[in-house]
Amino acid sequence: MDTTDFDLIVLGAGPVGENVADRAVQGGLTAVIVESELVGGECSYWACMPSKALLRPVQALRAARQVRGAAEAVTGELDVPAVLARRDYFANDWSDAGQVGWLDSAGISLVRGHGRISGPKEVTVTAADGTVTVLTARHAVAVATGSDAMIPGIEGLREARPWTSREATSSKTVPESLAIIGGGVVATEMATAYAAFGAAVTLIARGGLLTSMEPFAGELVAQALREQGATVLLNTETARVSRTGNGVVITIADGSTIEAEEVLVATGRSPRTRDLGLETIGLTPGAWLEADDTLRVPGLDWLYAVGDVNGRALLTHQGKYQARAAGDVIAARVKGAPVSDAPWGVHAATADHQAVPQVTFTEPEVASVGLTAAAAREAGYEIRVVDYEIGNVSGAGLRADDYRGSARMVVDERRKVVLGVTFVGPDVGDLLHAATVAVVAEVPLDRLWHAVPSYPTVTEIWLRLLEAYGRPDGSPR
Ligand SMILES: Cc1cc2nc3c(=O)[nH]c(=O)nc-3n(C[C@H](O)[C@H](O)[C@H](O)COP(=O)(O)OP(=O)(O)OC[C@H]3O[C@@H](n4cnc5c(N)ncnc54)[C@H](O)[C@@H]3O)c2cc1C
Ligand SMILES: NC(=O)c1ccc[n+]([C@@H]2O[C@H](COP(=O)([O-])OP(=O)(O)OC[C@H]3O[C@@H](n4cnc5c(N)ncnc54)[C@H](O)[C@@H]3O)[C@@H](O)[C@H]2O)c1
Repeated sequence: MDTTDFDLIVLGAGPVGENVADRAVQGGLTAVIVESELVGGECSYWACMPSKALLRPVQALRAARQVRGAAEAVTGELDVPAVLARRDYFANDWSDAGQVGWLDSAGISLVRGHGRISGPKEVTVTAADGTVTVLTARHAVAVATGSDAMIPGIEGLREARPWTSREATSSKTVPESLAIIGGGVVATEMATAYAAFGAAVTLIARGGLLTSMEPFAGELVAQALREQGATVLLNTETARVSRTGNGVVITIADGSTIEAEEVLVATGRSPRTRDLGLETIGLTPGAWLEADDTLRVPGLDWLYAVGDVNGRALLTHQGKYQARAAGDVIAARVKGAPVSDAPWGVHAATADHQAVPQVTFTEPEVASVGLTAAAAREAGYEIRVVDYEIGNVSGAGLRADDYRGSARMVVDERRKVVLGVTFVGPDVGDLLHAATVAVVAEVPLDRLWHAVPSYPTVTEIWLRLLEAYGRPDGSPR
């Protein structure tokens, strides 16, 4: 048995754990990271990277087909084996050699194995060959163990060995038919990809699609999925799932059945805290790990929870934002340096509350940041909502023939600042960061008029939204 001391122990080498360790080392601390699978985490091998690699060729082909003159040059279909091979490249063929090299160059130690907290500031790691290493943290332990697919208690579902996001993003083949349970981000993105690959897709959502976003987002995505040949069942409860000799049978609440070669369950995530030794420090295994805005677990001054595992915002970029705050604040606290934990301070993940950007890579894309109109009203804001059809912007017409898309801006009427923006349409993901800046910086609308979008780009949607809102002094638009 080896015993080793570090200033900081990080549990989990996903994008978030890597960044916590990196910032702490840059702040002068020593850090070790514990990883039970692949350095790089879910995002690199079974989530962001492979899913976006699957979707990009679909988007590129659509983009060419929507431009007369270019469309005529598209005479074939997607080359699905080539798409899968390109996906393999972006998933580094499920090898973490490159990321291990990066850890080394960043001065971060790596211990492979399953880590469990075995007491205050102590982590016991069990390697695949049974070797046990006890690590002691001089100052802090950061839990960045992420999340895994939540399998709901639908009768027979677990026994039917469903696909989760892992199989959907790493499959080497395309099933003839794919049923998808869920109506969120994973369900809609994977429906978009597999429908384009030629699978007969049936999406079964118990409510609408993308319900945490503005309602028109889910409506436009449902319409587009249907046009792409998918069957979209809304407000449909799945009662039972069973595996047969040649696939699965899904029984929905009205008793009718759907047969498919595979079923993908995409109903949200569970925190990876079940087997983490949380009971040894008075916390509940299996629960999300609560964290304050400096990512510290309330009541334990040495424990941090960063990324998916704290349930604040399950996105890589938001987890890495938290990681920068956490790594820096751990180093500051160790050195007795000032801690800037007031809202918007460098050590506070304030944006998690009201300014989380997200792009859903469906066809059309959905890009949103900040509060929806419903969320803003619920939070007590006095708001005005401005809607505009993106297709009316000259740049949109140039980008794609018959461009279809919508934008919404939610304005705080008391302060005259933007609370939230949603864009739905081809390639709108790249419009989002301007909206994020406007929301985070609380740019007054009268100043936003001076941020002139270039002609003829789709960013002129900003001008149209402002015109639709009206000049702040009430003068003619
Ligand atoms: C299909 C899909 C697509 C997605 N696409 C996007 C996207 O486009 N953009 C985006 O921003 N987000 C996306 N996400 C979300 C994103 O994947 C997560 O937010 C991100 O991976 C969280 O990073 P993390 O480091 O917190 O956790 P993870 O990436 O899950 O990493 C946690 C690491 O901890 C390790 N670990 C767990 N327990 C232990 C233990 N006890 N001991 C040692 N190691 C342990 C795991 O093996 C893993 O490597 C997607 C998610 C899914 C499922
Ligand atoms: N492009 C991106 O940024 C991206 C892509 C994929 C995933 N992600 C992240 O991964 C996370 C997980 O995605 P997800 O799609 O699994 O979750 P989600 O929270 O987006 O959607 C879950 C869906 O499952 C449904 N559902 C929940 N419980 C159910 C049950 N018992 N029976 C039937 N339906 C049920 C919900 O109604 C909802 O439609 C998201 O939080 C997202 O942030 C991000």
